[in-house]
Amino acid sequence: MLSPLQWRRLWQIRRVYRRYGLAEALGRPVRRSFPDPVGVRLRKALEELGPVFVKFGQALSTRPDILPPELASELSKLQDQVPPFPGAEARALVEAAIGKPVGQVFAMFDDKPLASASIAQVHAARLPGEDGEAGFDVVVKVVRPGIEAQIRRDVELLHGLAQMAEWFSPLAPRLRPKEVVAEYEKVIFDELDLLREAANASQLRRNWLGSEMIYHPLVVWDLCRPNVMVMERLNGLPVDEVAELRRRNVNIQLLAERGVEIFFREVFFFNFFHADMHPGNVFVDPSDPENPRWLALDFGIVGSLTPEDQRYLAENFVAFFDQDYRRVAELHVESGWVPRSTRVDEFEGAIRSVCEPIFNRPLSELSFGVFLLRLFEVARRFDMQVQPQLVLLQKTILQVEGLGRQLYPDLDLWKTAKPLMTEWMQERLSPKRAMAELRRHGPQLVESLPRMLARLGTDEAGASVTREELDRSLQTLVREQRRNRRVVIGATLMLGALIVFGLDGYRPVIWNGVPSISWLLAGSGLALWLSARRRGAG
Ligand SMILES: Nc1ncnc2c1ncn2[C@@H]1O[C@H](COP(=O)(O)OP(=O)(O)OP(=O)(O)O)[C@@H](O)[C@H]1O
Repeated sequence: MLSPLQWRRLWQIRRVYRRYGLAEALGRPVRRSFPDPVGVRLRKALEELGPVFVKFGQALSTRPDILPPELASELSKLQDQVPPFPGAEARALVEAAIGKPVGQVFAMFDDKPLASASIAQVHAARLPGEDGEAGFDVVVKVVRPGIEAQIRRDVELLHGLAQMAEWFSPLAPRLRPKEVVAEYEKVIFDELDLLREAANASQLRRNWLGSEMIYHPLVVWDLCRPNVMVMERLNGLPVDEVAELRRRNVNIQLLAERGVEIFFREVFFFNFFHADMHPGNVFVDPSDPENPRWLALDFGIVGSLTPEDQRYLAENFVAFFDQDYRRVAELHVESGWVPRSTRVDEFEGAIRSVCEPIFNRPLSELSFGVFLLRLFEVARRFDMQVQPQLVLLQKTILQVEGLGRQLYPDLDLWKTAKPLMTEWMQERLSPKRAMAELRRHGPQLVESLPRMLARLGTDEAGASVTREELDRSLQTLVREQRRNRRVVIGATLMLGALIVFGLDGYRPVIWNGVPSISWLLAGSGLALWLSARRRGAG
């Protein structure tokens, strides 16, 4: 049952919907013509409807699996312009949250906000120093008063609108409005919880502590509450002030390369990545210009991948740079990103037609982000399941590339990323690691033995990696990977032999005139294992 406030809001939404002819965005006819294209109208309408709708539009703009590219690119221009709320109100909220007067906790609290966004506002403050020491500069992030109720109200309406779109829009099967709103609801409520953000900040800080490449603020946990976060204040230059960075002789190329390295390390080594890398959220510490350091802010959105997704992604990048589209297609099927029944040759052809134009550019313009974007567009046609974690990653790669190239247009991403991928794959696929995995997942491996054997059977023996100028070393990687697969399968067979021995008791090699199954397993396992070792040594 809608409250009078919600009825009023619904009425307002209806007016905006008609004024901007938004039926067209849902694939329905509109009676009059409009001067602006539908994307522009949708953007303007969302801006008019306020922060929840703006954030919804921003979230949609990162969903190439749902929206056509023209609409997505228009929505990515959405800006949340909201006036700041009074400093006195921020103080009152902080006092209510921490249960003490601001003057008792802080040596200084600036009523004039440093920044104000749709969900929270940021104030500068200082914690008192001990025994005459200088204080510690912090920022206090405070969630906007009343925003939670407003979000709740608007999200409920969004659910209602999604239901209507489901009933009436011919595009509903593709847009999946109910699913999209449910996902958005989770994201926006997560952003309201500053304890979550503080925990993300602490984790990232711990991961990178002592690094010369990036610094994260210290969280003042004692003063953090669900609606208040207090952390070290960082001083640096906004990353988009390239002219100023140059004036201070900052090594811009190194800075850009470090940005890419940080991102790849977060995704593949820490499996915990900052997923909101827009220029407002990263500063640069120029104090040592030859050794510039990134300063990270705003930890509301982070991402991580399953180990399987990590591996498939790494292999996808390698296959992409090798222009091995068949492998890219196979990887999608193997990983379950597209249905198992997908015709690999058709999928391969579709991938080739979107990837070739990307390669038709100078090396310095090759883009991982565009590659993934195009890939998801193709995969969508082949019924790819929505993978929110991959979509988040793809969006972040685009941001990282954008930042990197804004700083240093000749940035060669693959040059920076390749050694990292090599390091990661070698580490992950090393026999030592394979054995550790085997010890941990022995029983599951026995279960998946038939699938692994089937895969081994379909391997193209001796397939080699081309595109020499880009990457000779990838050949070694691919061989390495196959070799390790042999190690794992060999070990699994031997483990299987042990299990059969255990269940069946000892049997001679030939028993009742036929070779015994346990000796067959043990023998073939040992042979595979030894052949892998010989290849490794060779
Ligand atoms: N630790 C900090 N040190 C210095 N300035 C900070 C710090 N944290 C935030 N700021 C300032 O406040 C601004 C907004 O912070 P933040 O991005 O965390 O807020 P937000 O409400 O999540 O904004 P948005 O969602 O629009 O990015 C930053 O762009 C920066 O200028």
